[in-house]
Amino acid sequence: MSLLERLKAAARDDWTGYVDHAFVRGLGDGTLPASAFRQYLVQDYLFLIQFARAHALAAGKARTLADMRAAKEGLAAIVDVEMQLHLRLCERWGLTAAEVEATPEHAATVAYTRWVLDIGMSGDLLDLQVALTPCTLGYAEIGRRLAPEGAGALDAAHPYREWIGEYAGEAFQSVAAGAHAWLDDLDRRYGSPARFPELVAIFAKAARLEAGFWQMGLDAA
Ligand SMILES: Cc1ncc(C[n+]2csc(CCO)c2C)c(N)n1
Repeated sequence: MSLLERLKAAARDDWTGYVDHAFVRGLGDGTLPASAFRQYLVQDYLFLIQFARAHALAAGKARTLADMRAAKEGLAAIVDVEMQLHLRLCERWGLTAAEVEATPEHAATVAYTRWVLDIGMSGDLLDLQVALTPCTLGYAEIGRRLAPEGAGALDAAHPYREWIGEYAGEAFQSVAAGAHAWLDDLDRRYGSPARFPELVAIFAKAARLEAGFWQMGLDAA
């Protein structure tokens, strides 16, 4: 079993509470209130700025050039791809980048991002990648779950079609497959049965913080 499968099995309830959150179901069937999505979108942009720092920290934690390259791919996926999607969506929702950047971070955003940065500061590269896994591989799972037939099969009028399409699309799924393989590689080199309970605790906490992030969106509805 891959490390991801073992972590998911050990943190089943926290994982389900994240990937099957009411916010996700509302995104999928289009019933999510616009106010909830807008709150999410603004905070997610602020979130991505901090997660870019976490990926840069991963490059600094790397002890091999191959690990540094893998961390760089994650950083590029955020600053070159994901943040562009957000800016396009923000524009559509009548928000400029300057307005979004000037918005104060919500407590849920601070809690999640600074905790990940702290895991990265105090732990090694495996700890940090496990803390980042619910983010990358959770969104890949959600993308596949919301668009099992591919984003092209979604109704053109679906309000969250572009968001779902981004995470269900081939480009992101391939980034996620790379992250999955890298996680297993890190586990082979740095993992051990003795470390597993602590990795589960990190993974479960990240999944709960992801659920808290969805809830922050819903609470604004
Ligand atoms: C709260 C929240 N969690 C996860 C993601 C998805 N995401 C953020 S960085 C990254 C790695 C680069 O691909 C991914 C997949 C998000 N946008 N917002």
